[in-house]
Amino acid sequence: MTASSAALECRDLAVGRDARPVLADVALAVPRGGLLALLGASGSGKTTLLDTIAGFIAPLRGEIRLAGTQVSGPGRHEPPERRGVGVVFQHYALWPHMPVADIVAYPMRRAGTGKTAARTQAAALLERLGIAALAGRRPAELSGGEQQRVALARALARQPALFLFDEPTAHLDAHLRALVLDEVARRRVESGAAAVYATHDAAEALAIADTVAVLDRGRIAQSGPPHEVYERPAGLSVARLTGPACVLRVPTTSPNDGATAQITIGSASATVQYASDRPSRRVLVRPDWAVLGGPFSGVAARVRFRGPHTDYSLDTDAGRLDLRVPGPPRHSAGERVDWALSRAWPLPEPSGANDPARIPSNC
Ligand SMILES: Nc1ncnc2c1ncn2[C@@H]1O[C@H](COP(=O)(O)OP(=O)(O)OP(=O)(O)O)[C@@H](O)[C@H]1O
Repeated sequence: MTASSAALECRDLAVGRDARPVLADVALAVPRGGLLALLGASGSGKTTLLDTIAGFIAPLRGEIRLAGTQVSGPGRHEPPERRGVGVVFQHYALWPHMPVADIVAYPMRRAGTGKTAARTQAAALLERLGIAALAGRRPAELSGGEQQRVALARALARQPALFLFDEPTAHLDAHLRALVLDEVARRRVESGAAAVYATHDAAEALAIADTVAVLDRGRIAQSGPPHEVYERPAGLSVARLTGPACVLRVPTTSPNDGATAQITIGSASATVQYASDRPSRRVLVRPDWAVLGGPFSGVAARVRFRGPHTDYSLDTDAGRLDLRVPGPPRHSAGERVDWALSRAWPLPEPSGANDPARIPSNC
């Protein structure tokens, strides 16, 4: 990607807080119109990175370019108001004295939109975010989730080339989350704006982004299309950050052709999708990569009905395995259950642990 085609580029960024290193070697590129999800556990540095891109923190090293123009770099630090970035942070900072309709119309008025048009567009945004009835209220009269949606509406009312979202759905229930994610996607399509969307919710990141960057203790551990980081995580920590994952100990896998492998557990074996030519004694299995019925056997340790599907935890000869199966429960806890694998992914072995019995196997 050339500098001129990218809405955002970060190169070799290092950031500290209170003289403590928080981010190191951070490199990112978001094309115009692209949406990058920054996925990481609490404390991994998501807010720090967004604050740095927005200009609230100066990096110790590296550079940031917005639409090809350097805004942070050696001897250069453009202040936030000169960066033209729309931010929705966890702390909403809504103007306390203004009614909601005016808060949302304000960015459009500042950009030169007429009063009536700004009010009409603000009303439409509030409607789509399910808060039209709150137009006349002031922030102090709103719940946390309502304030969050007002802050989002205010940010979406601007037309920046880059949005930064910091967990904008943190206080919302599932229905409202879907509403907000739809609105973010719609705005992206309408305006061609790029976005960085920080979240600790793997399902949200995988659903909304074209690229997922996994931030692990201040470093980008892996970055790629959602299906790639989900199906081919670089290691166990990325696997766990990107969704539910179990690790099975197997004597060894025998890759066939870079697409499938033979997996043996106990006296049974099966051919599964593998997407690697690397043999391994430790394989990752997502709950949707295993099914009921098949050559392997285990005992149901836990059965949980979730509505559209049932989650089973099985104790097997290769370790604990979680399965997600559509429909109501077909087995109870304590029953013997046959199962099969459709896919597995090799994980690197923990260094120094050559004895297969010492290789951890768990979910
Ligand atoms: N204002 C601050 N002063 C000093 N250290 C800070 C400050 N804010 C955050 N930190 C530290 O920086 C590190 C990264 O924090 P940050 O808030 O960026 O993580 P995060 O991934 O956004 O977490 P969360 O998901 O909990 O919001 C943490 O170790 C945190 O304790």
